[in-house]
Amino acid sequence: MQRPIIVFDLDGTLIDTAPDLLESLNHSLAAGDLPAVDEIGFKGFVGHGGRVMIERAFAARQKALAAAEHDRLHSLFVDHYTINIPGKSRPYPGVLPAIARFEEAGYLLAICTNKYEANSLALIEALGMTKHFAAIAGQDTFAFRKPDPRHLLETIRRAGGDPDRAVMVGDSQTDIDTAKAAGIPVVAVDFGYTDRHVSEFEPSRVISHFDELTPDLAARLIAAAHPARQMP
Ligand SMILES: O=C(O)COP(=O)(O)O
Ligand SMILES: [Mg+2]
Repeated sequence: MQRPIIVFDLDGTLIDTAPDLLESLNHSLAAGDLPAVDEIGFKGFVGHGGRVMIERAFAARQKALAAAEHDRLHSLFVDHYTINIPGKSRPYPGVLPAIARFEEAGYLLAICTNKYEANSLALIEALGMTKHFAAIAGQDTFAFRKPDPRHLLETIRRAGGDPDRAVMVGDSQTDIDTAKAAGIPVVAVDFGYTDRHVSEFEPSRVISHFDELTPDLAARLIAAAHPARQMP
C-alpha cells in the first residue's frame, strides 16, 4: 500500500509570512500612491497570490487599477519579497515537532501553495526545511491553482502519494474549498490569514495549535472520508 500523505498550505499555515508579505505589499502600494494596508486588512487580501492581493487593496479603496500599473506594482511586490526571503517569516509553534511525528508515522509530506513556486522553494530552503517535503507546488507549478482541486491532486501525485490516503492542512476558504472539491479531508488552523473564521467554511476539523495535529487524527479523518474501505 502507498504511504499516506499530509499536504500543507504555506502562508498562514506552516509559516507565518504575514510580516514580510505585508511589507512587500505596502512597498508596492506606495509606488501606486495607495495608503499602507494594516494586518487586519491584509487578512482579507491574501490567499490567491500577490497579484490578487494588490487588486483587492485597490478595490478596498475604490481606486481603479489599470492592467499595466497592476503589472508594474506586482513586479515591485515580487522583487521586494524575493530579495528579502526569509525576512521575519518563521514556522508556527509546533510545526517542526508535528513534521517529525508524521515522518515517524511513515507519512509523505508536501506543500500546495498559491505563492510562486520559486518563492516557496527559496523560503522553505532558507528555513532549512526542504528535506521534509516530497513535493512543493506553487501557483505557477501547474496550469491550475487552488481552489482548483487539480492543484492539490497533482501535488499529491508528484509527491508519490495516494489521494485516497491524503489529508490537507490549510488556513483559508481557498484551501478548504480545494480539498473538498478533491474529496480530501481538510484540517483548518484558526491562526492563519482569513477575515472570516475558518469554521464558517466547514473543514473536517479546526485546530488552534500544531500540537493537535497527530497521525492518529489524520488516520481517523482518512477513514471517515472513505467509509467503504473500512468494510470487510
Ligand atoms: O500567497 C498567498 O496569497 C497565498 O499563499 P498560500 O496558498 O500559501 O496561503
Ligand atoms: Mg494560506
